[in-house]
Formats: sequence, C-alpha cells, structure tokens
Amino acid sequence: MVKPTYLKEVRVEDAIGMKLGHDLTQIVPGAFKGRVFQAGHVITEEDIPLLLDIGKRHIYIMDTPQGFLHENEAAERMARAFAGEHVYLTGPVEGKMTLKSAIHGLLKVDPTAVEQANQIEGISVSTLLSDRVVQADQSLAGIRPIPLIIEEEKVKRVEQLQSLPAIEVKPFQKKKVGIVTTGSEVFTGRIEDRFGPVLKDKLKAFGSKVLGQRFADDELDAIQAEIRYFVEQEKADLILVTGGMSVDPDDRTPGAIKAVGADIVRYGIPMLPGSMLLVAYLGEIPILGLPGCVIHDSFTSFDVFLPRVLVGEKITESDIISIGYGGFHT
Ligand SMILES: Nc1nc2c(c(=O)[nH]1)N[C@H]1C(S)=C(S)[C@@H](COP(=O)(O)OP(=O)(O)OC[C@H]3O[C@@H](n4cnc5c(N)ncnc54)[C@H](O)[C@@H]3O)O[C@H]1N2
Ligand code: MOO
Repeated sequence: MVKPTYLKEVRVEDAIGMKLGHDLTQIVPGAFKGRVFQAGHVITEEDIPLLLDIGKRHIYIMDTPQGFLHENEAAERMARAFAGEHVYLTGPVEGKMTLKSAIHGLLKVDPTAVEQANQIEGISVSTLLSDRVVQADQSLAGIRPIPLIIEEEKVKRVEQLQSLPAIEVKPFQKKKVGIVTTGSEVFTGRIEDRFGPVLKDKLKAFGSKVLGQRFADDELDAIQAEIRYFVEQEKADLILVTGGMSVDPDDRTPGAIKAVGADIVRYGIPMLPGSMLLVAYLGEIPILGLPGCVIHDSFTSFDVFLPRVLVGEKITESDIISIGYGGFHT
C-alpha cells in the first residue's frame, strides 16, 4: 500500500495558482451551508479573504496515489452501484453523492446491502427507510467516503456486494378499485358516508381508478354480493370493504370476506391506528377490510399497505408481522 504522502499543506497566501484538492464548505448558521470552492479550482488572490473567513489558513494540494481514489470519484462509483430503477444521481458535492427518485413511487431499500457497505471502515451509506412513498426528485440516500482519499479496494468491495442495486423506486400501477361500504347507519341514511371521499382522494393521489362505491347493510349475504359484483361485473383488481371490522355482533365484514372464498393473510395488524385491518386475496385480487379509524386518522395501517398493493406486491403474513416494531403511531 502507498504511504499517504499525497497531501501537501500550503499556506493560503502561498497557494495562488495552485489547484484545490477537494470542495470547500462554508456554514453560516441559519443562512447558508454549501460548497464555496470546487475541487480543482485554481486559487486566485481574490479568493484569499473568503478562504480565511471560512477558517482555512492552509489548503491541501493533492496528488492521488496509486491504489487510492479521490472522495468524489469514490462517491460516484458507490452511488452508481447502489442506484436501481427510477433512481438518478446528483453530485458529487463535497465528496457526497445524493440519490434521488425519478418518479412518484414506493421506495425499496435492501437494508442488508446498506449494512454491509457501512461495515467497511471509511464508507458511509445513509438512506431513508424502505417502503415509504416518495415524490419525484425527492432525495433518497447520501453516499460518501469519510476520508479525502480512500483505498480503491474498499470501493470495489462495495461495488461487489450481493444484492446491488439496493435502492430503487417502484411505480404505482393504475388499479381498478371497487369500494363496498358496510354499516346499517350509512345504508339506511341515518348518517352520511365519510369513507367514499377519503378513499377516492387517496386512490386518486396514486393514479388508480375508483369503479364505484356500493353500500351494504350489516348482513353477510349483502356484503358478499357487493364484493362479487365488483369481481364479476366490474373486473376490479382491488376491493376495499369499509367498516364493521371490530368486535360487535354487527361487525360482519371479516366473515363476509372469508365467505366469498378469499384467503385471509391476516385479520389484525400490529399497528396503531389500524389494528383491525384485514388483508386477503381472492385469487390474485387483493381485498382489504378497512376499520373505522381510516376515516378519522390520516395515517393508519391502510396507508402502509395500500402503496405496497398498488406497486403490485403480494402482502405476506411476515410483512404484516414485521410492522409492529415502530408501528405505534397514535
Ligand atoms: N371493545 C372494542 N372496541 C373497539 C375495538 C375493539 O377491538 N374492541 N376496536 C376499535 C378499533 S381499533 C376501531 S378502528 C373501531 C372501528 O371499528 P369498525 O371498523 O368495526 O367500525 P364501525 O363499528 O363499523 O364504525 C365505527 C364508527 O365509525 C362510523 N362509520 C363507519 N363507517 C362509516 C362511514 N362509511 N361513514 C361515516 N361513518 C362511518 C360508525 O358510524 C361508527 O361511529 O372500533 C374500536 N372499538
Ligand atoms: O383499527 Mo383501529 O385503528 O386500531 O383504531
């Protein structure tokens, strides 16, 4: 390995005409944080006051030795290795690359790859949590080496990690959605339906189409008939059944979903709010039973699983079990 004699420290006053070895950052709390000089910049006499203002009495003139990479090149190579579908790169700035989403979609990060990269001393990969909805141009992750130059061998180890690319964004599919609303109080007109508007807004934001909303009294047969209507007549590819999900004798929704022949993945989710949610599949068609809290709380277990269903993932029992840790949102 080459001894790091690659950095030459030069007083800023003596550095006129020399090339900066790395980006230089200024921080003015509350007002500015960012790059004021770019790596490779040739220092002029006019730069000296600003260099002194940001606390630089010396600068590094750099000659990257054999077997090492400059921070910018290392960051770029690692970022390229991590970036999957619908992810684009910005930078390098100050030795860091930022991964951004090209689309509105669902972020998928493989935590194992992130952990394995970070086990290598001098490597820093930090990401958002997986399975969250992200907007176009949202930043997803920052990747950088810690030292100014780093052994190329470490970067190669990152590039060769299994399960790369490890950061991707899945696009939402346009589903045809049927809504079955249960509850005698709504069916008989005693109260106005509040589920329809909430669900239509949420589905619209993901680009899905609501085929219609049909109402059923709290009767097993009536609820089943409306579910079947959407499957058979409307060829729905997602069905949402609202209300009647808890413990009262009039709560018939889980029974009706079972009675149409759907496989119940789980009734009951370790998340609050939304613990009474039900996830089932009738063949390939997902059926979700939505508890009353979905009309009351802006973020429930429905908001966790709906985006996953809309990118075409099949929800498994272990997906459901694993959301308990960190699933307390009330
Ligand atoms: N003793 C227990 N009580 C409750 C439990 C429990 O496990 N044990 N679970 C709680 C949880 S969690 C939820 S969430 C709620 C709601 O459960 P349901 O899905 O059964 O909701 P409903 O009983 O059908 O209705 C509750 C409430 O919401 C109104 N509602 C229902 N649908 C509509 C609609 N389409 N438009 C307007 N308003 C609607 C309904 O009239 C009720 O007031 O149960 C907890 N309790
Ligand atoms: O299904 Mo409930 O949300 O836990 O309030």
